[in-house]
Amino acid sequence: MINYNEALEIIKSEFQKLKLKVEEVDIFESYNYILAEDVIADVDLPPFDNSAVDGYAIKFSDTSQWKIIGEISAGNFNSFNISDDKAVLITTGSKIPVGADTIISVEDVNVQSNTLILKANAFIKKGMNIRTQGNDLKRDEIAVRQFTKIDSKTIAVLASCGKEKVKVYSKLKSALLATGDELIPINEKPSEDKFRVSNIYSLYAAMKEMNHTVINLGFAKDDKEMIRNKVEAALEMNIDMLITTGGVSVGKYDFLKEIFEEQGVKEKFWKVNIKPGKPIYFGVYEKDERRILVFGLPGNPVSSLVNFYVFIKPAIEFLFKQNTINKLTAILQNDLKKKDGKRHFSRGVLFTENDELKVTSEFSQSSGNLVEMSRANCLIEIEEDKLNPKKGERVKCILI
Ligand SMILES: Nc1nc2c(c(=O)[nH]1)N[C@H]1C(S)=C(S)[C@@H](COP(=O)(O)OP(=O)(O)OC[C@H]3O[C@@H](n4cnc5c(N)ncnc54)[C@H](O)[C@@H]3O)O[C@H]1N2
Ligand code: MOO
Repeated sequence: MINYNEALEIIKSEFQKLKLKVEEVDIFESYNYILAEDVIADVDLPPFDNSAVDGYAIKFSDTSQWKIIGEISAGNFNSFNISDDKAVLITTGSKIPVGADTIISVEDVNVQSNTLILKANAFIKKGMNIRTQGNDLKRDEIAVRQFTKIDSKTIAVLASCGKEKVKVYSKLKSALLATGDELIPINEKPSEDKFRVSNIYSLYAAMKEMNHTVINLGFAKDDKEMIRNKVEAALEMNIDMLITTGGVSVGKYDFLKEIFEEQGVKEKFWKVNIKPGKPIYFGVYEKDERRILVFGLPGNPVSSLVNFYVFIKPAIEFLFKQNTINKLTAILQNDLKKKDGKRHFSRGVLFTENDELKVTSEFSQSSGNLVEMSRANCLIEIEEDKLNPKKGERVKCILI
């Protein structure tokens, strides 16, 4: 059985072979996409020297009194030639008139009829309160780099560069299939041996969290023929990933691995030395120009979602060159049991106390306990050779 790091490397190297598609979207729709081009500034930012405050534009000198000769408000420029004893009222964002080199803030002056008088305790300095042209970025420089995830900060820069249409990488598309005789739709009440099909929802949401598209193939009974038909149809689709959940362990009705093989999926690995999520299967299906990454995730609700967080999510981030900081260390608040040589991803709750990051994990670590998983905000990653971490030790936490 391979270790976590080897498995992740295999997955990443297969993700890297996916052909990324590019599309153009309206800037309003670009939020959360990954930029597929360097966006170049078509103007200086800011485009002209302008005032940083509401105040008076003057030419710096020894004087402390000026005659107010007019006003300029933002977007309504009036041409003035400012000399030593003249001042112009100016509002924040207004273009600076010729001759002016300093803006005095309204709080620092008194106005008596048309005369501006510097307050006794006011301090002024040549050049103050002016935002110079191109000070943020010069025209023809890169404003937003390719592979930037577009968020509220970057979208403002795109807008300032006049990018109404933005080239972005198309969303990855995955199909999702659950298997199991025990599964029922969520609008039914479970009878004595049934479970509501919750994994479809968790994995669907997990892909959406990554801004990707999911085709929900629903769920199939543990009937080999039925599952085969679903998998066959999925492999005909124009998708990047097929994600199944359930039926991938060693049980009598765990057919997925066999079906993948029969359908021509090339196995890259099956089972990883981790807990939870050990039975994960990963393979690649190639036909014509199509390349589908096939994940057979275990059925246990916690295991399938943990697999997503520790394999699929980091691989997608790697593919789109995202430098996501989602690992931190925290002080463990309780002893943890770990007697084996697997890498564990235990559910934990991170919190701060006295400015220190702490993590507690005082709840069941059963792979079936979804509610406990839902209350966790991190996975405590305990490496293969580490045994029984103790209260007070620093542990690595992955934010989820
Ligand atoms: N003899 C062994 N038995 C098991 C092993 C093993 O190594 N030897 N591995 C265990 C581990 S670890 C896991 S994880 C599970 C995974 O098994 P499967 O992937 O075959 O999953 P199922 O048996 O189909 O289901 C397991 C469990 O999860 C529930 N489930 C399944 N699908 C869903 C769904 N869509 N929504 C909600 N719940 C789901 C299912 O009812 C079962 O309770 O195998 C261990 N066994
Ligand atoms: O991984 Mo299983 O995922 O230990 O329950």
